[in-house]
Amino acid sequence: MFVKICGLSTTQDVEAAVRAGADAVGFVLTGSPRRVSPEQARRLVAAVPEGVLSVAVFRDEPLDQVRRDARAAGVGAVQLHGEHPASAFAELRDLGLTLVRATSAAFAAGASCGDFGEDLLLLDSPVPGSGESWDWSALGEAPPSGRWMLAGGLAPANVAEAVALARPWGVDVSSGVEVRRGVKSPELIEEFLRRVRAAEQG
Ligand SMILES: O=C(O)c1ccccc1N[C@@H]1O[C@H](COP(=O)(O)O)[C@@H](O)[C@H]1O
Repeated sequence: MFVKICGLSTTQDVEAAVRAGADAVGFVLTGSPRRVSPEQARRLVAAVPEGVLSVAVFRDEPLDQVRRDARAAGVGAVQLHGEHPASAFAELRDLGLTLVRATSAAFAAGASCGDFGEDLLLLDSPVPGSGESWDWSALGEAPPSGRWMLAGGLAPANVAEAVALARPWGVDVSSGVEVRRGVKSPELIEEFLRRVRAAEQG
């Protein structure tokens, strides 16, 4: 299972996520207590080893800003929250980055990765980064197809249940591995990865 740890703001956060075995790390470049500047993100990206995907998270920014900030940060992927039509993904394609479409699970019915030309689909709670969970079992009967990640209120204590109910390709967490908003815990990151890997076995 693909695991993304999001909202990292220090080199220690990045090292903890990588050490725990994360497949991707996320940097929030939009309004949030976890926000980092493109320059800060670039310094964090420098600590990300090859093979781990670095993701810049945006919400509703104009595409020219997304383009500029993603390039300045030097990330490998762009995650777009908000109301973006399929043309937005086509327009960003020449960046040569992995494109992640983040949408509220409320709009997930019948969704499929690639519908908007994205490389990865992310199903989140209505308020991204809030730590609020939603009814993952609603996806059980007809989960999206393809490479899709589950997010929204995941934490070490509930990720195994969420994976069993929704059967995602990957999971994404921010609030659930923090000691307080915006402050990551290396121990919780490690525990989250441990629970995911155990759920994969069982
Ligand atoms: O983390 C934020 O503050 C944020 C702000 C704006 C858009 C997305 C944001 N984070 C994304 O939210 C989910 C994780 O949420 P949770 O805290 O685990 O419930 C993840 O996709 C982040 O990239």
